[in-house]
Amino acid sequence: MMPGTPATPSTKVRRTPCSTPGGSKVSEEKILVTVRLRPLNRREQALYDLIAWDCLDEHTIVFKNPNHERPSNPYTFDKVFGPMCSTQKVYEEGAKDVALSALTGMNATIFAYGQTSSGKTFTMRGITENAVRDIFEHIKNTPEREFVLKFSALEIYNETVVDLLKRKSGSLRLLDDSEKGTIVDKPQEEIVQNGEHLRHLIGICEAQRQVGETSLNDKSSRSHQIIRLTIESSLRESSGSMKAFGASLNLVDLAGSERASQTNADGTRLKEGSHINRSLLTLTTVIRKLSGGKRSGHIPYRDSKLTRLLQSSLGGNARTAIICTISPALSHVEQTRNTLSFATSAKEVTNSAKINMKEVARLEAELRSPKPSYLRSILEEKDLKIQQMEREMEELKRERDLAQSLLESERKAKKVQKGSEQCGPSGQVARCLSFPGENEIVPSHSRDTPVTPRSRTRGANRRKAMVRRSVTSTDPSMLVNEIRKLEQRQKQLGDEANRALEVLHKEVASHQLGNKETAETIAKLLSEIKEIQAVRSISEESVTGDGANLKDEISRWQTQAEDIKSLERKLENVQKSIDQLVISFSNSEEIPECKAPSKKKKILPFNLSNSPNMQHLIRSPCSPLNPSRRVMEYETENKVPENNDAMPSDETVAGRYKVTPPKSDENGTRKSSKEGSPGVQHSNTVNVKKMERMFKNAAEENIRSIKSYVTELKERVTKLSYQKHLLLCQVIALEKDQDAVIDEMDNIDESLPGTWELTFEEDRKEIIMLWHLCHVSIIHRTQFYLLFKGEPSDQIYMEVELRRLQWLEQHFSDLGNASPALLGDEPAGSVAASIKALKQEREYLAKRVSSKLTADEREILYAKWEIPPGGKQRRLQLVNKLWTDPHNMQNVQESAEIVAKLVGFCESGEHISKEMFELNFAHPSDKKTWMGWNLISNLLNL
Ligand SMILES: Nc1ncnc2c1ncn2[C@@H]1O[C@H](COP(=O)(O)OP(=O)(O)OP(=O)(O)O)[C@@H](O)[C@H]1O
Repeated sequence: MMPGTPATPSTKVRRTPCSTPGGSKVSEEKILVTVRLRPLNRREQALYDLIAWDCLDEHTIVFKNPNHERPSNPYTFDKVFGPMCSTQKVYEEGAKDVALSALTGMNATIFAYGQTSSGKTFTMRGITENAVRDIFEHIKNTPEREFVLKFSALEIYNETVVDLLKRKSGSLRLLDDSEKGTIVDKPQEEIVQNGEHLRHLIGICEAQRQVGETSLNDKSSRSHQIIRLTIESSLRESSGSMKAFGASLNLVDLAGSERASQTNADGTRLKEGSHINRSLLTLTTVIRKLSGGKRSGHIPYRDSKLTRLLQSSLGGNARTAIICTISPALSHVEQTRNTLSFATSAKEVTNSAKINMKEVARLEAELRSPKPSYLRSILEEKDLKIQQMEREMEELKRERDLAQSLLESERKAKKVQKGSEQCGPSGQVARCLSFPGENEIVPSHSRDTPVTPRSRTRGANRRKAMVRRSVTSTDPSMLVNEIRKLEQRQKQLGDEANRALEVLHKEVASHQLGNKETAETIAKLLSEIKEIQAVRSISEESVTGDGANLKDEISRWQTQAEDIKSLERKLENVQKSIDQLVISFSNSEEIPECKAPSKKKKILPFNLSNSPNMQHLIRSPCSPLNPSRRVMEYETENKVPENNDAMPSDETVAGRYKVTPPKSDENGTRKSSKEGSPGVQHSNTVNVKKMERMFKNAAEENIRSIKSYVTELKERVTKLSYQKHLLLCQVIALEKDQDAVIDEMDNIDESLPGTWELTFEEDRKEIIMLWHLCHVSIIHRTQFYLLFKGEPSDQIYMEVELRRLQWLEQHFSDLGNASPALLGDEPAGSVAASIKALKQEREYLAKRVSSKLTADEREILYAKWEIPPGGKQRRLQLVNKLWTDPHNMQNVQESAEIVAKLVGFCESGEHISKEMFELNFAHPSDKKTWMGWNLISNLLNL
């Protein structure tokens, strides 16, 4: 309702009755709507915000028109709770009756609605605590019934439903149930044992909830929270009447409506804010439409998850109470009006709650009902059809919206794609490469931790340090080293190839295997090996450069790209040659056997194990003589002709085949080598043929191995050059980054003072603000301010002061958050005590104005501080103006100077030493008695 709107008429439909838990059976009733006005908070006080609202009576609130032109129209609700009203009272009069309906089988929902920081969480905490207490009280006092309580809790964050008891289960789906409406797909449900257990579960949910800092609220709820208690109750003994019923109590703490401009939201907060606002807008639309009565057409429950989940509570089968929380501050007047307008609509919404009987009881009741059940079922069927059609229409609408948004995002994606295509492939390569130091540069809080002004500066300093570190840690020389390692590897591979081919050459040449063609091939291979070595030696030369200059390194790599290609070509040739060699070996199998004897002697020393290169080959990781190869070789060695006659008599050969046991003749008689020599002569042709075949097989096998080895080598060279390419991209990207970072650092270094000076200024500002918020003694402030001016040794004192103040502020704010039930009298008193002590201190200082300042000095100060001449208590007026504007550094400086004069310590700190500021990191609460900040003035004996 806007100003000028007439006060809400009292409704014709009965409002929620205030009776025993659950009251009697309710058919139709309006939503119970109350408004809670909180006191001005510290932020608002610090900004000298004005109170803009007046509670005229228990039902009426009115805007205090500051211009007093004409009185504003009052707003009327079921109840209006003023700033001094306790949460207990809000519960008793604005929620209890509805909440306890769940104990008698009626669904109930209590929710808090209002602007961010208006007190929703504060209020709902107290309501929940009170409701839990009353529910268990009722259960205790109703022994004839048996109750089962189930607890579940959900959070709607950025339009995703999350289980607060099982956050890891991800987002939960919403399903349509023909009887129950929208239901959540299997949330975790806990059977509640007792009040303590329930409080424990609520505590878990609070801890799990998405909370963040905005400029209006340090602990702003960024999600809607729904705590659901399902209460089933049945009679322990059948009494013939209604036996069992079940209902749910929903306790809903909505996220606050907010203005991005007011909360200074950006990034995550802005995104959250827009989701919050969108769902609250749907809630407002639903309420507005429902308040228009039954003819207001389609109700857009399905437009947000919040309204889908609350559907039965909004115009459906539930009793509902809404507590609208508002800030009294003039600066929030527009938001408050929106809330009151929502509340005005909400009180026109009619719900039709009924007792939810469980199956047995429902059948019994039906039997007694005068309405024939077939008529009822026809009606129900019709209702269902209507509902189904409605759902289908909404589904279609949703699909249309979805299609539209898909179209939109596709359009956007196309645009982005166009953009990225223009960047070119090399840009993409550079982007997808990850640098070890890259992530460090992003401060971790930038993703989700709220950023306070202090953490922002600290973050900036840290960032600067990290930038420095990243420049040195991801030093290009590291990459150059990597490149060097790759070069080394490449060199090794070349060596291995070389060795393998040399071995082959020796074996083949020494045994004169193959024909002329083979010899040519081998010669060709050797010349290729030389060429490979030539390429390598070029690389070696360049590798030996000192490499300190990255740019030279890069250009070297660019010229070497050709060398690598050439190396690949060479290897290709080697492979071809080996192919030919294999072919020629197969042809040589057809060599006439008669030629063999003349070559026999020379063939025999076919001796891989004796090769000087053997050890290298074996050591090499991709040597043809890898373990499997060795098995093959062993097998070949043991393929000695079965006929013992074929055994060579040569010593070396005998030694070489020593693994082969001496064979027996046909009669099984062992023969010595001597004895066997005639046999050798005898079967010479056959043996030589066999031997020759054996050696050919072995050589062929050997060549095949080398061939596959060379193939592997080729693959590795390809991989290496790819890696080099990637490295090159990294180096180039890093070079660019480094240049940019160095520029940035140059700018930082030129324009900003050193880290400590920067931190000192920030810390000092924060300390001044905290002094103000915590009503700290102004003598203490003066002394601290004048003593600590940013020397390096001040750092520890600043840190201690800051910690103490932060603790104190948190302590005061916790007191503010505690529910009245927990508060008692004491804690609220300690804020009041600080304010009182500060007042006394100002009065004390005012008394010293005449004795410590000359008449002239006083007059100058009165004029400067705008104390009207001839006014009452000018001295007190002056002192009351000191240390009142934490944002204005001039005010701070001048206040400190005046107080210093009044208490008689001068700026140089001659009379006091820094050591009197205890370096104690313990929180003040850890000490037995917390004396407050007046302790300092006590120490000064003032
Ligand atoms: N009635 C009240 N009396 C005293 N302090 C209050 C009252 N209501 C709220 N506060 C204080 O105001 C601050 C903000 O309250 P709260 O977090 O409950 O707001 P909110 O509406 O839930 O905000 P958001 O929507 O951002 O979550 C808290 O520090 C709280 O202690």
